[in-house]
This record gives sequence, C-alpha cells and structure tokens, in this order.
Amino acid sequence: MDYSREALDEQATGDDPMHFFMKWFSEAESAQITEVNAMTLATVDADHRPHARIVLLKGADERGFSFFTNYDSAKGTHIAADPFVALLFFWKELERQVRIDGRIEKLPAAESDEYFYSRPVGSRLGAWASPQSREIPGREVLEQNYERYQKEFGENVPRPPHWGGYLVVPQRIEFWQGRSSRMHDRISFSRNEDGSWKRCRLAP
Ligand SMILES: Cc1cc2nc3c(=O)[nH]c(=O)nc-3n(C[C@H](O)[C@H](O)[C@H](O)COP(=O)(O)O)c2cc1C
Ligand SMILES: Cc1ncc(COP(=O)(O)O)c(C=O)c1O
Repeated sequence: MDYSREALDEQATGDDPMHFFMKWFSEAESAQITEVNAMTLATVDADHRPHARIVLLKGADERGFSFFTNYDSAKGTHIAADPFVALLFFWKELERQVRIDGRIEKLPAAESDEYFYSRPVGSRLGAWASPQSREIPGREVLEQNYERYQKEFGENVPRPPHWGGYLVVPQRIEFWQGRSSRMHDRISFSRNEDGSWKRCRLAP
C-alpha cells in the first residue's frame, strides 16, 4: 500500500492540537468510517508490562479524551498503579493515524452518571453483570448475573460504583498522514509547562 491521498503541513494543524483533532475526527465521521471512535488504549501494569485494547472515545474537549469502563478491570488496576497511558486512532480510509500520550484521571462522578444513564438498559445491566477481566467458569455466570440484576432493578438500573469514565489529559499528540514512498508527514505537539503547545515535525 502506497499512501497518496494528501499532504499535512505544519501551518494546517494550527496551534491547538485538540482543535485540530476535532477537525480530523469530524472528517473521519463524514468519510463514513465505521467505529470512527474506536481507539487503542495502552496501559502499563505494576511490573511495567504494556497492555493494549480497544475502547470507544465518548468525548473530546479542551480537557482531553474520555471513555467509559469498569474501574475494577485489568485496565483499571493498571491505571491505579501507573496513570501514564497512550491512545491510538487509525483511520485507514483517510490514511491517517493519531497518537496521544498522557496522564489519565477519573471523570467526575456527575459526568459518569450522565453518560451511564444515556445508555440502553441492557448495557447498564451488562455493567453490573460482568466482573470485567475476571476469569469466569462459563458464559452462564454472565447470563445468571444479568437475570439477577434485571429482577433486582427492573428498568431503573443505577450506575455501579465500579463503572465510570476516565479522562486522558494529553501531553503529546501526533498527527500522521500517509505519503508516497513511506515519506509520511508527522506533526507532533508537546505540552509546555505553562500549558501551551510546542509543535514540531518528525521524520517518518
Ligand atoms: C470496538 C470495541 C469497543 C470497545 N469499547 C469498550 C469500551 O468503551 N469500554 C470498555 O470497557 N471495553 C470496551 N471494549 C472491550 C475492551 O477491548 C476490553 O476487552 C475490555 O475493556 C477489557 O479490557 P481489560 O481486561 O484490559 O481491562 C471494546 C472492544 C471493542 C472491540
Ligand atoms: C464492555 C464495554 N463497555 C463499554 C463499552 C462502551 O460503549 P457503550 O457505552 O456504547 O456501550 C463497550 C463498547 O463496545 C464495551 O464493549
């Protein structure tokens, strides 16, 4: 595969990488890419070993990038031990990659509530039924848990205390645009001490 769709120059990215991320994100949405918000989340465990999995981006604003999960999951345990994480998007139809490194924190409970109560009842029950990342003897455990919580809560399924959002506060954001002959464009932003951003170009 030789990439040839378009170029990315420094000026085009502007001074604010969050702003530019939103632009690329809406272009990916307009390009009808399925699961455009699917991103790889990398964490490290207490022994410094890396782990990666897909999660869904549910918010991006001037603070950073948010997603929702089980705080008691493997990723939640890693994050509690080491708050440095990486996110990765690959939008192959646009020949684009976005790499994000940063520090992660829990979203305020009110924001987790707001998102949780927007989810379908079935997914809310799923959050109770699944002890995420734990070994279970068989699928029937999930089904039994699901039925049990369905009986207990009916249509009013509260947010489990172990389920909520995280916010990744970016320290570095890199925009990668594929170019011909592997001579890709890479524009990288690093956060300065005062919160402003330093922009540079990296060799591909
Ligand atoms: C397309 C896709 C989207 C997913 N979105 C989420 C998500 O937003 N939150 C989540 O907890 N798991 C999500 N998962 C499941 C995770 O990839 C993973 O299996 C789960 O979170 C357990 O990871 P852990 O054991 O490393 O904590 C998604 C999986 C896929 C394939
Ligand atoms: C286990 C799990 N939790 C959370 C999510 C987040 O997405 P949603 O809130 O749309 O269910 C997903 C998406 O696939 C998921 O698989």
